Amino acid sequence: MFRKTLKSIKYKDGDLEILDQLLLPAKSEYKKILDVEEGWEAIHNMHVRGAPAIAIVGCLSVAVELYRNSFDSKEEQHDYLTKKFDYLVTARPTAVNLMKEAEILTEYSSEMVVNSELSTEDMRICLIKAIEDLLSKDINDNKAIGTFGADEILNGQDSPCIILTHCNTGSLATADYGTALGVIRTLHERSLIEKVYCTETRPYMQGARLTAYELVYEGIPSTLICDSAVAALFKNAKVTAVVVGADRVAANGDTANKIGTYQIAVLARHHNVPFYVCAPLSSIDFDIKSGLDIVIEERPEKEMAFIGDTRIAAQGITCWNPAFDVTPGSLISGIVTEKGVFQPDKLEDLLPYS
Ligand SMILES: CSC[C@@H](O)[C@@H](O)C(=O)COP(=O)(O)O
Repeated sequence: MFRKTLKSIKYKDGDLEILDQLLLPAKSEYKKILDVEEGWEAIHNMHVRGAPAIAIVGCLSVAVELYRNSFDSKEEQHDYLTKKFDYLVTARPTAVNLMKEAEILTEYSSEMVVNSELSTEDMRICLIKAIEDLLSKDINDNKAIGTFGADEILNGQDSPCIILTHCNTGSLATADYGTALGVIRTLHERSLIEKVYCTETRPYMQGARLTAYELVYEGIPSTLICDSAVAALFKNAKVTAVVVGADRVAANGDTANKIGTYQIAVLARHHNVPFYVCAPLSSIDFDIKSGLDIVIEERPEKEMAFIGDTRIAAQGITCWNPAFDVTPGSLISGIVTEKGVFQPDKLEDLLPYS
């Protein structure tokens, strides 16, 4: 039976299942992830997507293996972990969250190797626990983003808001609650959403398939628009703010997010609508100076030229299908994180937390 759910990740004691987002909204089916290879495949082929969910599922696929493996030494366990993460981070190149969590966990592992008070088995248990903790941390971070973002948009007022969002940044893209959609959820909890507009988000349709599904599920007043209707929307409706997520934020605030984000930011600036990026600290990459250095994933032509099995593009045409674009920091009104709202050119204030 088709039971609706927004739970993207189910995990308990080494058993991992993900809601297969390729099937939504028609079917709500979970897919078991039995090892790191299956985790890589689920991320690469977008059964699970959204930067935080990618990171959590990647890491949990390592926990699944750690659960059933034992190691002869701490060094062996550390090498194993390093190899698994080196492989996992190749699944999709743009979102930085998985790379950052991999770095943190590998660092933690190398500290345990030299800690003589810990046995090989202690190290295995600590690693599993650190990975499992990512689930609750993500939810707490998202709730903080929701509060900071809602307060920023309301700016001390309590007038109902009209919000535009792009792609999917909700429960399905995270452990639960969401980043930009978390801000929308918080505003809705305060009964301050007049309307949410969500874009279809061609070509993968995260907006039409996933965000629309979440908004309807939650009973949030909402309307779907074509990606090409954004300028007309700004002209016709008094949009309070745009909220979007991020796959990677460079040190200068330039932000890679779903293709189409940049043009929305340009239009928002033209129409004087505040444009917010909502993302956890794990999306900020201080090693990258500007958006010019962000690798943009290009997806297969098939995802653009076909809807399901039906070809919609003329036979013989070539397709350019970048999954993300980069919005310059200068077009962003604020970056909403779990530590507060920061100006794109003041991200260094976040360095002590990262
Ligand atoms: C909280 S999700 C933030 C971003 O990952 C999201 O906006 C996005 O661009 C998702 O892209 P996707 O290609 O669906 O993984």
